[in-house]
Amino acid sequence: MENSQINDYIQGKGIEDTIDEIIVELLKSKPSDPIPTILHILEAKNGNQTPELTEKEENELKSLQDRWKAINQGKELRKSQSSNSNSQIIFTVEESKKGQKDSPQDTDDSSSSSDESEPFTRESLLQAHKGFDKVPRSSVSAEAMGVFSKKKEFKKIVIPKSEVIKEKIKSRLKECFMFNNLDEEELGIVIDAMKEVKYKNETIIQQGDSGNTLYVLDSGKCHCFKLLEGEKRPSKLRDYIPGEAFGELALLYNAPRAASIKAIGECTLFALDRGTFTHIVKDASQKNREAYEEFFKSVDFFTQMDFYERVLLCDAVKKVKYIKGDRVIKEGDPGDSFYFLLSGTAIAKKLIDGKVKNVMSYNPGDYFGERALLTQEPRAATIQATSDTLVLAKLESRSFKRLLCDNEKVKLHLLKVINNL
Ligand SMILES: Nc1ncnc2c1ncn2[C@@H]1O[C@@H]2COP(=O)(O)O[C@H]2[C@H]1O
Repeated sequence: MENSQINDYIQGKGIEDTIDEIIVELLKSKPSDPIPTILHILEAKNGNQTPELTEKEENELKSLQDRWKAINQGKELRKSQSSNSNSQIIFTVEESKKGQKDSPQDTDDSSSSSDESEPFTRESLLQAHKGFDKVPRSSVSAEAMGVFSKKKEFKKIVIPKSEVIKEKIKSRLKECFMFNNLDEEELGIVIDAMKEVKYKNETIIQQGDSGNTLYVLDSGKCHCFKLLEGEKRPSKLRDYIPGEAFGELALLYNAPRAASIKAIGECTLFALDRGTFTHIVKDASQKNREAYEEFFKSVDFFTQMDFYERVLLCDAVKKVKYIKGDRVIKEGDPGDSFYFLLSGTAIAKKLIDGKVKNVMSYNPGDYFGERALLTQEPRAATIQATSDTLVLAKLESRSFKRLLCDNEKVKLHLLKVINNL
């Protein structure tokens, strides 16, 4: 067999991805005996062929199912759990149910009673016994993962496509914050590897599953649902419009899918494989997210945003630098960006009664430029750098509207701020 045939076979059959998945899972849970975990992953991949239960397990399953029925007939769950000598198993099975969740299709129907359905199935009991989900998922050290992932050579994937489709993908990627920092060559590699896929009212990503694909929406609409801690039904978190990407978290952190994504009507998406994402997009995206996350966590109103809203904000901002005396914003100009001050200082000057007066000073953690974007009026003041270097995170108007104004709490805060000016 030639090298290229070997590579094609290994990549085409997803063998590398499966081996990656096994190693990542073993590094996370570090079981003393790795074989049951390996078998469990392979069984799940092999179409969930569930092995038979032993007689003891059959009895346990029946007793759990009876108890569940009793709970549903009105007995108090807490009392029943605390008096149960097998409470550890019940907890584990409940936990594993979280990962299985209802299809998002059901989630719009609040009258559905699927939550009362039997959670104690053969599969969940076997999973609990194998202890696959019992071990808390700890993160794998960056070095350990780095050493492991560096061992493989990156092989470019080229999925044949017309120039028209290539151009279409390119313009979508340009809109998509996650790909902002790629140069032309890297962009070309990503475009070659992308595959057009279509979904109609189907679940594209299922919370709790393992994932190997990132998607960029080209047409149609998708909804994101998540089963939040302590809740019985998934909540709708956001919708996606063309030009937005999802499915990156599982690839960035080697974690199970954090939420479910469903196509609403017909959707066309461009799918990117894990290998290309890891080699071309991951580093820049991860660095960017890590660089800004601490900053956004420390700024007053961003603490009202959830973790993922802040993550999207990190993707969208671009760092810009000025030196002392530079003008960032000019009074009277139309507004096109919003700024966060990362380091250095700045002042706002305004023409009042024919004289230029200093009206505000800015320090790290402050922000400016929101007024013109919210009111569509010209810039109300000039902003100038007063420190040797001024470093700002710049958010363009489109992202400002999508990421900040779509969040009612943040929008209200900004409106209050400008009305006090
Ligand atoms: N609040 C959220 N928490 C987690 N994932 C989210 C959230 N909102 C949207 N998502 C997206 O849903 C995707 C589900 O698959 P991933 O975990 O790979 O990546 C996730 C994100 O792209």
